[in-house]
Amino acid sequence: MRLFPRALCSAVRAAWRESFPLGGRDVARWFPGHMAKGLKKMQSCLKMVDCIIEVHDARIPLSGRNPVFKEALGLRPHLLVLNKMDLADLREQQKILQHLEGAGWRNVIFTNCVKDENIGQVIPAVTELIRSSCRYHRGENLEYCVMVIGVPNVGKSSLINAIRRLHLRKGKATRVGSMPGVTRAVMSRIQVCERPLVFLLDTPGVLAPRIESVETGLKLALCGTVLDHLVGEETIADYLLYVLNRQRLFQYVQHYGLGGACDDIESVLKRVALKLGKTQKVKVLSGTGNVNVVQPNYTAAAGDFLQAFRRGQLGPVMLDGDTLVTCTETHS
Ligand SMILES: Nc1nc2c(ncn2[C@@H]2O[C@H](COP(=O)(O)OP(=O)(O)OP(=O)(O)O)[C@@H](O)[C@H]2O)c(=O)[nH]1
Repeated sequence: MRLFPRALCSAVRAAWRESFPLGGRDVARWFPGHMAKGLKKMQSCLKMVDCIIEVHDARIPLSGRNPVFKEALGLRPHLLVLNKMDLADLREQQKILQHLEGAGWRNVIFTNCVKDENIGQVIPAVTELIRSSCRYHRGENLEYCVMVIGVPNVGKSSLINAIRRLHLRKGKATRVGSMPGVTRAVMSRIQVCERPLVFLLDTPGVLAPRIESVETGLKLALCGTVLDHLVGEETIADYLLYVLNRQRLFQYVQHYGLGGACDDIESVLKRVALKLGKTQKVKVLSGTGNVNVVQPNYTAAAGDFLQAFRRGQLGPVMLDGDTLVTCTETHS
């Protein structure tokens, strides 16, 4: 009896990269700092806000959040929603929560806005936070206003729509899109609940002015918080391949019918491109003049690889696994 399908045999034998080459990459160029305006607008709305929901991607629960949020908006009670839990490997959920608690985050909820998982926990948590806070000058006001913030594309608008769907049985109130930067303005208040009367404010995604490291930049890019072409589809795909192989997550082999796992991105993308028919004609100079040669379209193949990951077709992944190990070592 064979213990592993043939596709995985080579994977088990192979040696995978233990680190990803990070040098020479200019992370500042990937994340254009044009989001300060959005943050200013949010600050100006603070006086009408009782509580803040910060939404982040559950695949990067410990990294990539915008520290400026805490400085600029930290006056109000905070709830951290780790969304896209369907795409995250949450076997170490307790460790994640412990780590967040150590950093001062006691109110954390994991959600899935596509399948409406745990959405029902959000309003009770927010209500509790508001009721136990001083509410500044809003103590007499019976309606609660909550601002929803986060880096781009983490599911802020989806969360608002899901809460509204659950409590009011109403359809979409705010636009959702697979590309970062769909929400551009701090919007008018959206009612999401009748009792208590709760309004949510959708806001544009705001990235940190300085990303803490190149690797954090790559994780944010992999989760789709910045337009792929700014980092380069092939660079992000290479980082994805490194993560999948390092964590022995070989579902991509089966997904693309590759016949074997491999740690060389060029070779993987070539096979993906040929499988999907993503090829292009390129003019090449030969002894007899220019000739058309059919070549794999690496960028298109990389784009497909990234979309498959973001749709969850390559399996759930935890991108902060190394940070969790380091934290556990430090705390013990
Ligand atoms: N798998 C999965 N996808 C989700 C979930 N929530 C949102 N999405 C998808 O993530 C993408 C971004 O969702 P949005 O709600 O537009 O995110 P946003 O944070 O408002 O985005 P910006 O306007 O760019 O700041 C969309 O393609 C959503 O369908 C989730 O829980 N699971």
